[in-house]
Amino acid sequence: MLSFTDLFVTSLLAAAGLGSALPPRIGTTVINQDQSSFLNGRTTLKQVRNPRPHKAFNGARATYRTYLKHGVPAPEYIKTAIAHIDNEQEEAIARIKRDTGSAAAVPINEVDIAYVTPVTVGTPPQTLMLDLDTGSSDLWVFSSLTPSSQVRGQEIYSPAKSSTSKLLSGHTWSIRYGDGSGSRGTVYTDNFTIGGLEVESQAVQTAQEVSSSFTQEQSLDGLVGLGFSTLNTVRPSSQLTFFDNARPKLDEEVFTADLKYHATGSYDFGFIDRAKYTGNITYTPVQQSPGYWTHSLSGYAVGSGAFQSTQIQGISDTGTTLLYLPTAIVTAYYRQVQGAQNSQYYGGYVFPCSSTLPTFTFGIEGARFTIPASYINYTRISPTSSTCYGGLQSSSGLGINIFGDVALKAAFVVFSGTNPPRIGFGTK
Ligand SMILES: Cc1noc(C)c1CN(C)Cc1cc2n(n1)CCN(c1cc(N)ncn1)C2
Repeated sequence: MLSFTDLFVTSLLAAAGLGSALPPRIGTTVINQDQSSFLNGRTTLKQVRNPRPHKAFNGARATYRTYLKHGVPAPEYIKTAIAHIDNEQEEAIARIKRDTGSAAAVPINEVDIAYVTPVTVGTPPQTLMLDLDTGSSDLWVFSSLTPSSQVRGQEIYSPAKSSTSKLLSGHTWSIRYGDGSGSRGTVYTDNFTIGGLEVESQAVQTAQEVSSSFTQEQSLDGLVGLGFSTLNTVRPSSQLTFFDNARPKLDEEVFTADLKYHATGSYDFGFIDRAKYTGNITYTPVQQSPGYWTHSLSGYAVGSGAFQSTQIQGISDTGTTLLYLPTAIVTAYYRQVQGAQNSQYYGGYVFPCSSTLPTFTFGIEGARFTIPASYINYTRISPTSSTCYGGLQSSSGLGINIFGDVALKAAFVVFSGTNPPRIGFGTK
């Protein structure tokens, strides 16, 4: 039984959060409020993390306190050192980046010819569906300046309806893509958002002319170039891509592509979503000149055949539909396909739609990514044809190997804007 004095002292100490200084009764276990315990005259104190948010440790301040504690005047340099460390800690906190974005990548037709992503331009926001394209670096849109004869169902951007649009006076652009399609026009700057990530005064290239293949593509309102800004065609001064403009405020200087076969995938900016891949990301260096995401594959395998280790340099290009590799590799692949032929008439490798296709595996450093046969059985020549067109074609006419959507949708791809840049592939 505790005496009045015992109780008084204990309650004072407990109120001070100091637990009880009283010797424990032998044989009883006393648990006080900080989960410490006393048993048989022995004390066990449970250490808990300080729940209060606190600034990083400032060593100079600790030294200053030691001087004070021992009654010795602290030298001036200690006092200035405290301020130096405090400032650097404040700046570090300010530098902690916090912006990210995430948006859908929607196939525009039943054979995944391209993927479009909802974006908003201007104030109030105008929503367009744009093709995020790592193989080019112009952000251009169908607009109120596009002749109506060239607009067929596309959403347009009207700078006149945006209170934040500004004409980039005297600037023009003109782009031609690998398939001969193209567009040209003038330039505005305006607020531009993808998946909640906003860039103020993004260069938005307004089309004054588009080629017929774009007019015919009613689900595609333009492109967002995610190549390196060196490829941008705006003159007299080239403009930065959305990613280059967003980078300074991104948590991580990356964007990722999770394209899917006949389904909606996603693009993320500023973070790598662990839920979108298994295992680890395998990175390989990127050579950023002349402005593509240029890197090498470490080799390939056809079906269950042996992996052929050979460096294959090319570009990872989300704006290109198919996979284009050296003729020798493509020939080796279609040699395994009953009835396959390289048709001049159809402009590439075709085969009977009923043929069984092997998978195709490509290497990134030591990692292996397998493209299912279904991705390579790309499409019928026509809805009633029994002849099918391959998703793997020869790059010989292109002068460059292109790892397009047929390959990229078989992996989770990290485009890393770090210095030096690199590209990563993860299994999904
Ligand atoms: C072709 C094609 N590709 O996607 C779509 C949509 C089409 C259909 N076509 C009717 C219209 C068209 C043509 C192109 N696009 N859209 C998208 C950009 N293009 C690229 C990008 C790039 N990085 N490399 C090569 N071309 C060419």
